[in-house]
Amino acid sequence: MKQYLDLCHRIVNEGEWVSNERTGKRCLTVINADLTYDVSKGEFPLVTTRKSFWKSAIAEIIGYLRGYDNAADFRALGTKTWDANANQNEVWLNNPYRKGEDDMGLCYGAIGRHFPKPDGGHIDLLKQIVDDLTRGVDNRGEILTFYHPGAFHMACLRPCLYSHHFSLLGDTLYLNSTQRSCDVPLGLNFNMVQVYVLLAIIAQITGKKAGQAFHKIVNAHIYEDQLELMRDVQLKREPYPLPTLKINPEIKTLKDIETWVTMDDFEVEDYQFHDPIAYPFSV
Ligand SMILES: Nc1nc(=O)c2c([nH]1)NC[C@@H]1CN(c3ccc(C(=O)N[C@@H](CCC(=O)O)C(=O)O)cc3)CN21
Ligand SMILES: O=c1ccn([C@H]2C[C@H](O)[C@@H](COP(=O)(O)O)O2)c(=O)[nH]1
Repeated sequence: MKQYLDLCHRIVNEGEWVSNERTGKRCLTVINADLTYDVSKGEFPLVTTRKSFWKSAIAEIIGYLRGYDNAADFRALGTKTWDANANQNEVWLNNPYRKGEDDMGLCYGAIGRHFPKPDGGHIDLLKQIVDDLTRGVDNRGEILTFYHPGAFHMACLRPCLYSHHFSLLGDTLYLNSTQRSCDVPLGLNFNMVQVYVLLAIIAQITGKKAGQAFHKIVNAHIYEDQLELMRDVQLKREPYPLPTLKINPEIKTLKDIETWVTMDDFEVEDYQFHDPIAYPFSV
């Protein structure tokens, strides 16, 4: 929580105003932030200075792992977070590749589970990584990437948290995740949870111990219409101790994640939080 609050303070105190063409808004921006979550110690990085909708965050990452490309599938799993990007952005609504209501196009898991090969066919990056880690192999390139510049014109948004690199030291699994662009009041609230859960759940299904997750953020920003709420409300509050996350130990394989896992397989214990804050969302 301290890392999150430090980043928020840094943006408020040292950020520079940058105008953004896609949203038409200005953002107070800093470049580069490195956050670490010690999954081995159960340091679940859930924001306590406002109510955080952690089930929504976990539903997003499970949807990415399943290769979802449709906001309706995300809703069925428990999150409405893709509704606006799939259905409200004028540029995407007029894109000839959009397959209709709720389509998100070729992004996130739709790329990572089905990465197009220049010589034809596709690669399931996640399955390869899970298979390698399960047999104790780290080939120094166990990278789940959602980033495919050749597909950007076929998607509603470019992936933000776009790369997850897994590493083994003995039987301990580590994760380095990289994020190119970060809406700190709204997105990061979710992205911290996602990086933690990704390491915890991949360690669980590959039979490894979870170590640390390292989360690199490049462009970290607060939109102009969020600044007052962050500076004068959220940053005035005292954080509570961190809660803990419990994942159903019956989740044992990638197939389990793909087939029967729901948000009921995740529980957060001892979560104390301040009142919710409804931050404006930019589509
Ligand atoms: N501008 C922007 N910021 C983002 O963080 C973001 C995008 N766009 N587009 C793609 C995804 C969608 N994400 C989202 C979308 C909505 C919320 C949101 O409205 N959160 C509320 C309520 C969540 C709920 O009730 O489930 C919150 O208070 O956290 C959060 C992340 C993260 N990403
Ligand atoms: O997981 C996510 C997804 C998106 N965001 C934020 C970061 C930006 O504010 C927007 C994306 O806009 P771009 O113009 O494509 O950078 O969404 C996030 O923080 N986390």
